[in-house]
Amino acid sequence: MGNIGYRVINDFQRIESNVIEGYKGIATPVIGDVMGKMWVMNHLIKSINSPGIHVVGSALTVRTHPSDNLMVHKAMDLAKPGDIIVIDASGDTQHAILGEIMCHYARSRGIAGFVVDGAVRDRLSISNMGFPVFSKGVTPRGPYKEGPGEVNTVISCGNVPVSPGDIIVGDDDGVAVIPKADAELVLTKSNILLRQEEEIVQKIDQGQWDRRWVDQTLEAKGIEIKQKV
Ligand SMILES: O=C([O-])CC(=O)C(=O)O
Ligand SMILES: [Mg+2]
Repeated sequence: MGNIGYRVINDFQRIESNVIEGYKGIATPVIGDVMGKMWVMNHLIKSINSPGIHVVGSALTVRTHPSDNLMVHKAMDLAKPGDIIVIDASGDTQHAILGEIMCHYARSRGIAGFVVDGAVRDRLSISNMGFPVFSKGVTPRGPYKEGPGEVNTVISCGNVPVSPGDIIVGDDDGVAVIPKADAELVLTKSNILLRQEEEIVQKIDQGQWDRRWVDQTLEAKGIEIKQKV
């Protein structure tokens, strides 16, 4: 391993593909709710694509200097199909860390998407490609390619720690991070919550949603309700 600030780790342990497949179709709010509403990125990191995007993959992490994408290029060459490259650019949006050319190359390598705590550019072309990109902002100002930066070390992205191999799920609502040690349990809990939410919607449609819990909660808090103003 090189010097701190320039470390590159070539590979990491990925979660079994059946677990990753299991998250396909599960929306980020459900996943976030079963993790105590804690492991979702800041709302500023959002899809630059047209509505309807949903992507799941293993995090390949990059920490860049906020103006530089050399290590993102290195990461693209190390990635395996299905990886999502998650980039900590310190939340700075003065320089785009990637654009359409990099998305074309990433797609050619089977990379599933990018998440950037920073800015990107070429928004329309990327959106037209349908390649999943989540970022804090968009700017025409380009990046340098000199370093420093690190690949596959623990990073912070959207105020959430991300380790190489964690599962990333991104959709129209934002990005959730599932720590790899919890991936199977969170999937099981997500499927249970998903079914419960579907049942609630069915009950609403049938006019049968039991609303007693609202008044029970207010009563338990000792809140008095007046009959009229
Ligand atoms: O110039 C860059 O490094 C980023 C960019 O716009 C592209 O990938 O198209
Ligand atoms: Mg470009």
